[in-house]
Amino acid sequence: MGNFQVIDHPLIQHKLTILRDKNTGTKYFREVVNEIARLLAYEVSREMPLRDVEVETPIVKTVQKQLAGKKVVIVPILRAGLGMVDGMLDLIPAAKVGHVGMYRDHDTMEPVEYFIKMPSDLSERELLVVDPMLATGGSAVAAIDALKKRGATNIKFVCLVAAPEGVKVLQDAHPDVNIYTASLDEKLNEKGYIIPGLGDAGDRLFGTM
Ligand SMILES: O=P(O)(O)OC[C@H]1O[C@H](OP(=O)(O)OP(=O)(O)O)[C@H](O)[C@@H]1O
Ligand SMILES: O=c1cc[nH]c(=O)[nH]1
Ligand SMILES: [Mg+2]
Repeated sequence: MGNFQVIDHPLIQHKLTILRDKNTGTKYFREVVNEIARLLAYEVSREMPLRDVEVETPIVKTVQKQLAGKKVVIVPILRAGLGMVDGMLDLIPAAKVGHVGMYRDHDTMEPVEYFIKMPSDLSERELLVVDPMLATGGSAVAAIDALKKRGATNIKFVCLVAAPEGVKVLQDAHPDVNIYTASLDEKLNEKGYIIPGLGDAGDRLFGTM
């Protein structure tokens, strides 16, 4: 079973409360989503492998560390995942960005894929799939299905708010995928929204309420 980790650093908890507040407007919401994404990127990259390299300081030659892992691809699930990309790129600037367009049908709650564009050689890359919300888990599972079909084998899923129902669905479907979230909330309501949650992340990011 993949690892499930709640990254509840005090700065992250503080910022998440700002996002939950219904009075937080679009501009500030967008900024804070990116700030949290940056903090999550720091934690998610903690296990990245290193290799020894020789470097010459102004004083001596020395052997020090350099990142050695697979090339990273940040994969936002559109639309809301886009809100996390810049924050992630702040810490992993050499990452490529692939896009998966997916919306949840309002009546059935089933995910509908409408766009996919990924860099080549997915089998040789580490993918960080990002989406602020893991609710029923349908969108995350469908996105990861699509990525595995294209050869991806090394995938982490990073979100801001997860419902227990979605965590279970994602773990059952993709036990090899590590899941990182800033918060594990209580449950879903009858419309599939996370309680307490922060509402519709895409609408709040892009002002489409
Ligand atoms: O776990 P699930 O039940 O599938 O729900 C989560 C999905 O719902 C939201 O996207 P939405 O469908 O609202 O699309 P949007 O990002 O374009 O607003 C969210 O950003 C996730 O992708
Ligand atoms: O609470 C939720 C559930 C799904 N998608 C969202 O944006 N918010
Ligand atoms: Mg939405």
